[in-house]
Amino acid sequence: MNSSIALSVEDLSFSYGDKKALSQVNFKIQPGECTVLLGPNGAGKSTLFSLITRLYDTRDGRIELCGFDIKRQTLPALAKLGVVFQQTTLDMDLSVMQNLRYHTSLHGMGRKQAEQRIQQELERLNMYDRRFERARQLNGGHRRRVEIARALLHKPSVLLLDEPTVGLDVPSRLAIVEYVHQLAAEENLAVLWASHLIDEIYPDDHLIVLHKGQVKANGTVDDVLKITNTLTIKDAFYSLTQGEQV
Ligand SMILES: Nc1ncnc2c1ncn2[C@@H]1O[C@H](COP(=O)(O)OP(=O)(O)OP(=O)(O)O)[C@@H](O)[C@H]1O
Repeated sequence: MNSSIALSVEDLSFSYGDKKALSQVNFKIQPGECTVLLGPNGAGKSTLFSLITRLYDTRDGRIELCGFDIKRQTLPALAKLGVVFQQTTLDMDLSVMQNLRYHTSLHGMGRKQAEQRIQQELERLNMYDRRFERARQLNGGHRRRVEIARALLHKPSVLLLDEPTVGLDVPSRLAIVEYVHQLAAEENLAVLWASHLIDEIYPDDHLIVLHKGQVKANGTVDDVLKITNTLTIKDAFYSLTQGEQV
């Protein structure tokens, strides 16, 4: 077990019947690092997230969260994980506070600790004043902020975000991208961010290019530009995928 590795994926493969969705996927992510999983529709990003979150069972390969095998040590492993899914999972009829309390209860937090954590996370996102509003009253960007706050309440070490900015306007999108990068640096959080949007990648990010279920590149943005002998991520992606556009 290597405690400096927040998430380790080893030789992971997955098929839906005859359809191969992931093939021999290997990568590791570190605390304090923002890793962008870049791939077009159908690359296998959601399948990978479903395996990491245990929605699907891992049959081929191995996944560890902070050294805990998600198959054999599921509870301690999942306690290290915060997730923001692609589709919103807030209950629209409940208030922000009620949505968050539900999550703290699931994690077995006492009332006092729960209230403190909710306040801390909502304040950081400038959402504490809106805690009694129903989720339905919030715009898409503010709902996403609540979902990010919720994913962090139990202080996970790894945060997974599955295309969290889809459908948001540009200012909301940029604010969320900035906030998550800041979180990784300030909280020493390991972030895995699935995206097909190149402008969400920062120069210091770690980049994993996933295409048709295979990892085509894995390294810093500079590494990926060097191995493809290109100047932009768009061109690097084009070269790694034999002509596909991201
Ligand atoms: N339930 C399923 N049954 C059969 N094939 C599936 C199923 N879910 C996904 N696939 C296929 O597996 C491959 C990977 O899909 P996946 O949804 O993981 O990709 P993705 O990168 O997340 O794409 P998107 O951004 O569109 O969600 C695709 O070819 C897809 O058609």
